Amino acid sequence: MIRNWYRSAVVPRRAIARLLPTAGGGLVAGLLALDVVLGLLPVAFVLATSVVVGQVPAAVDGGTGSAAWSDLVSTFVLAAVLFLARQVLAPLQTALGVRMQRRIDGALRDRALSVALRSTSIAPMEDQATLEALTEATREFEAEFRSPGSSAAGLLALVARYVQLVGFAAIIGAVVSWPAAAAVFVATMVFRYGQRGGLRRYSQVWSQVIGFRRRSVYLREVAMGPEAAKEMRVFGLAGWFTDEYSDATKAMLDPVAARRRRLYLVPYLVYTAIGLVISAAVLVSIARSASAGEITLTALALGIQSVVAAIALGEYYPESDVQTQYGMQAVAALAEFEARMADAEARLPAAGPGLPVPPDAPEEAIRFDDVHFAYPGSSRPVLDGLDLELPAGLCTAIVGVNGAGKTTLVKLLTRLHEPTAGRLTVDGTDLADLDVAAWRRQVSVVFQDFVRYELSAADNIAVGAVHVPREMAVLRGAAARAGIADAVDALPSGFDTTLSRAYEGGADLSGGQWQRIAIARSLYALEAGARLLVLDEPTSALDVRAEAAFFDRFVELTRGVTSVLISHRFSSVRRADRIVVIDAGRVVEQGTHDELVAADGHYARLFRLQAERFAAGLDADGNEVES
Ligand SMILES: Nc1ncnc2c1ncn2[C@@H]1O[C@H](COP(=O)(O)OP(=O)(O)OP(=O)(O)O)[C@@H](O)[C@H]1O
Repeated sequence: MIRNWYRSAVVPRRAIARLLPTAGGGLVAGLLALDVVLGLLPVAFVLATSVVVGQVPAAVDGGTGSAAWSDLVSTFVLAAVLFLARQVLAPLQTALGVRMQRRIDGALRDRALSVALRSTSIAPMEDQATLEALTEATREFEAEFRSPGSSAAGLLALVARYVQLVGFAAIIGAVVSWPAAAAVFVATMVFRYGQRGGLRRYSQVWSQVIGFRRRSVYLREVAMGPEAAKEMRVFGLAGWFTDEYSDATKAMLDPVAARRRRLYLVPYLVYTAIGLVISAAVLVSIARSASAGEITLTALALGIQSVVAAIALGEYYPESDVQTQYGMQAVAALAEFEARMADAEARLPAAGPGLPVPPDAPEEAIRFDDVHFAYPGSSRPVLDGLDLELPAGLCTAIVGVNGAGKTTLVKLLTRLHEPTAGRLTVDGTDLADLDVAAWRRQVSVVFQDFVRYELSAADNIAVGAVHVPREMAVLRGAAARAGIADAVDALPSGFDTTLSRAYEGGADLSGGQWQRIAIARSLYALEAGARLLVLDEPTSALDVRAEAAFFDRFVELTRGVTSVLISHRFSSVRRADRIVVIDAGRVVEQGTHDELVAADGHYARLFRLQAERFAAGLDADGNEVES
């Protein structure tokens, strides 16, 4: 139990304390000093008011104008000043706390971003547990009230509370007895344990229902978001989603509500009873001493006020408790995210500075030598002894059924994943030895799920090569060759139009137009010096005529460039210099279109099937085509 408490209460607080230097030494020292003063002021106020009470009989006896009267007035003024000072300094504590929170959260946000982007591989970002830890950490960054920065400020604010407690205990020790002081201190801490410990246990319940919470949030966002808006209406999903959402939300909240009573109410009653018994016993002993005439009026006032004020410190601290609890969880989630990322990186081959990439590579060929690959966390081989040559300057088409491993091959070629066994070479040099960033500049890719950035049309094309200064003429040329320049010019602000309706003056494009933007992006990268072009289903959203027109110019667009074309459309694949058929992670056939048709194998069968569909007036996807 003690170990559990140490792990859930002490270790996370140490992690928060380690964040403090991020806020800057001056700010931490200033806030710490302020917290000490704020802790001492209420103690001094109790001292001053108790002295006032003790001075009243003499002042009443002496009457106005007497020395005793003016002493009373002076002490009263002092008490008022102490009270006012506290009122003035408390907002300053809040303001400095907010500043501390901003600095720490800003630094942690930057840290999370740099860790997320540091890995050259995408393996960690495909790992569910890693993504969960990141979501958990960043959610609290957004909810500023419970962020790591606010937990650090909250932790420091505890100094004020505990200085007060020690101050009141010291007064009780001095005027009543040290055992009484110790008893009140313990009673307060017991109260506090009931309050704060309940919050800790309650927050742990939330982490146990995280699965339902994720589902509830997902269902709400899908139902209300723009992406599923069409299907929600056309499929009539509103009722179904509403029921699923309320079921998931109930499954999340019911156990929380049930545990809440047990975690808060029962301990609260028990600890309150213990605290009340101890404080009542101390108050009774003070009253006895007073009635026996053993202590002065001032000491009586001091004793009673200090006991009551100390016990009140067992309550919930709004400036600290929720912040520290949830901020600690965010800090722990961030630490877990970093550890998982470091772990994933450690599993990658040692990344040195890497060999430079010759500007014209590949000049001879890129080869896959007996490459095996399974996704992290899975033992199923996706590539299973793949031997493949991509000759320089030629277009190699890759075909295969869904799930054959074509996109996976592109991920290895761009080093988003590393082979589990075997190797890739570029003109004989192991790809793993080349500098990753330099190699990626050499490659231009249109992914099947390319990104539609909510940026201007010009930005959407220029992201293909941000390492070169932007030249609008070159960018326009790439757009024109991809057949999208006229459509972009027709937008409200031409190339400066933001490609999203979520922005004022923004516009959206059709699926085919977006695909042309992605093609323009890759052609722009070629202009910037890339020598390998990879197109993964680049024309799936183009109509048949547009696709034919694109491939008619493809050879001219990619002259001298090594290209890889993945497509299910045999009409486009047949123009490639070489065609490779992949099945179950291996090359099963390769050659030119004519050679493969003559061989009458897998390719020939699929080609004939599609050709028959075309003859019947259907395209590769079974849609009707114009003849
Ligand atoms: N991130 C991933 N984690 C685990 N398995 C994956 C991941 N991505 C793909 N796979 C699996 O790897 C296999 C090959 O997928 P890949 O995307 O390479 O196929 P593909 O040939 O490109 O298919 P398609 O023609 O449908 O695009 C599939 O069985 C898929 O389920």
